[in-house]
Amino acid sequence: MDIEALNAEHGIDGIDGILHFTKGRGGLTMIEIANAQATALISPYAGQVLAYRPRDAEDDLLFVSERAYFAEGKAIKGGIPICWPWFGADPEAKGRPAHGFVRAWPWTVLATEALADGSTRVELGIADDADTRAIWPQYFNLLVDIHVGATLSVALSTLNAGDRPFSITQGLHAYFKVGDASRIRVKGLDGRSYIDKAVGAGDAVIRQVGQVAIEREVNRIYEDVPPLLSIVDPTLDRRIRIESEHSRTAVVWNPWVETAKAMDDLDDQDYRRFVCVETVNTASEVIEIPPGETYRLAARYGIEPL
Ligand SMILES: O=P(O)(O)OC[C@H]1O[C@H](O)[C@H](O)[C@@H](O)[C@@H]1O
Repeated sequence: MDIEALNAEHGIDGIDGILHFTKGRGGLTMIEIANAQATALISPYAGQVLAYRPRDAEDDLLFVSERAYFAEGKAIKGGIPICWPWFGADPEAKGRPAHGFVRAWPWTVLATEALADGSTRVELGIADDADTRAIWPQYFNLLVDIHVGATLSVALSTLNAGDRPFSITQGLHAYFKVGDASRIRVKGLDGRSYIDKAVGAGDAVIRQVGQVAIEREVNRIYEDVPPLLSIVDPTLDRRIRIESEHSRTAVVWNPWVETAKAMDDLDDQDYRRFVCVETVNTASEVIEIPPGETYRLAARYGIEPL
């Protein structure tokens, strides 16, 4: 659908808020939202939230790399990419992309809505077809429900539309903007075990003591995590709250100097500008979905002053 048709069918222009489709970077279609509570930018290519800022916040919640690719077939580095139907490397080692394929895939706009409380909802989806089944041979209906209000919510629902069970791993790979990664702390993980995926760490299993600090490459899968994590950022003078549903694993990732340099879609200094705290189902948390059933992974993000 072209921009005009999308605006005619799904645009919102009312006292309760504005939602417009525009052509953004790389010619990709974008959804711009402005309501009384917040502004947001969403890419229906990738099903990805790229920006979110509550009206009373000075800075955006999310980081997007200045060097991110905005091109079909490429993942956009930043915002909240959706990793599905596998998180991390191809589980069958068939050379398929890391973190699945839907973060570089066109999603269909299914619905938009201005809600009575002044917030705005967008629903995007992908249903299996011959192209998806060539990559992953399952029948499914994948929906992402994005809610832009005083907080931002993202809920990813997977319906098994086939007649056999299938298994997935998945994640909401949020890149949070921070003032200086070396000064932040991630709270809520004290006492939890993590698998250390950093270069040279050999997947060692380690127990977290206290808050997580970023002083070198951090690439960890935490197990048995509680439903509330937070990022304390003394530079931007704020706390980011991450409330999750149906997720007991979380990834904390910061590439630090060398890994950032090796990534073409990151600036050398970007490791200071973000931290990923990802709401996931991975490692021990492989999700089996019986035929006809739906699994919902969700996160709610908020910003509070310190
Ligand atoms: O560069 P990407 O494919 O977007 O992945 C970025 C990063 O995501 C995750 O958090 C992984 O734990 C990292 O190992 C990976 O490098």
